[in-house]
Amino acid sequence: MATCGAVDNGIRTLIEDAPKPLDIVSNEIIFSSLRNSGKVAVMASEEDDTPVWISDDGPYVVVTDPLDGSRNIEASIPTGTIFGIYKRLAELDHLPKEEKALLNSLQTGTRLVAAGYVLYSSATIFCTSFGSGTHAFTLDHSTGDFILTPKLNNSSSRGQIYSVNDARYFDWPEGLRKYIDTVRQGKGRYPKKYSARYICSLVADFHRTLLYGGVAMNPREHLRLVYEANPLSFLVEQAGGKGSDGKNRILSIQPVKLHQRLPLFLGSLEDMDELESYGDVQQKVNPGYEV
Ligand SMILES: O=P(O)(O)OC[C@H]1O[C@](O)(COP(=O)(O)O)[C@@H](O)[C@@H]1O
Repeated sequence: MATCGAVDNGIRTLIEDAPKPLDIVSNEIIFSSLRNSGKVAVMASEEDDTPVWISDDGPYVVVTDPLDGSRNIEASIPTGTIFGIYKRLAELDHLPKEEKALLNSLQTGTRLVAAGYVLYSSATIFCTSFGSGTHAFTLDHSTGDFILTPKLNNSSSRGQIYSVNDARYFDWPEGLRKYIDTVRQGKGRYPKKYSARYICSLVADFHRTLLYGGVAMNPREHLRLVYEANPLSFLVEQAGGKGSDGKNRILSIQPVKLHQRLPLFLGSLEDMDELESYGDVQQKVNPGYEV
């Protein structure tokens, strides 16, 4: 928005107000809906340094990445919102707010009661699980309803797609290079050549993996355990697939800090088993890439 700025030598200048970044706006919208719901004790977000205590009576804890893939917005590439829901740990109620907010947010993924994401793309898709299967719903803009999308996935078997930022190939460990070289030549357990897809927007890459199978990965310590890896691992497991850091089941990892990062591999069961059989797939070199 343009506003009138200072008057300098009689000439009024126009100053462009910097618009608020969309991830901050998303964070504020989510926070205010959760606060108004009366159901939430704590919200922990990628956008906040520490979790926010909302209400002593709220039965639930919400962890969220309000707008993932925000670096893609100007190019109109899909983005998404990720969330996970835990029960408030009543045994921590006596602790000071800051402390109980943090400890409630650092629950292991095995304690999730629900998780989901919303994908903002050619369609708006809401995908969720309450612990018995993963289901997707598509927004019908004419009514505002989310309609159950009949066929979601076949994550329990195998796909023919790998999804990774392979500009990092020379920073990968031997095992990961071997795995990718093998499947792209069709020399793996599945005797067909794999194809590559990488949007660089986690929700979009994950959604395609749920639909078509295969593996979506970020082998360096970049994505966050609490509000990215855990909710998506819960969803992929509920769809019959697997989420791992290359060695361990994501949902079993005890978070030690809110913004903890780790390598992330998500996909169909058979693809994930094959990938993990290469052992050495976590990228240890992480120089901090510019783009
Ligand atoms: O740069 P890389 O390693 O390809 O990482 C891309 C990933 O980072 C993300 O952009 C999230 O990172 P930010 O939280 O820094 O935006 C994901 O959407 C995407 O999958």
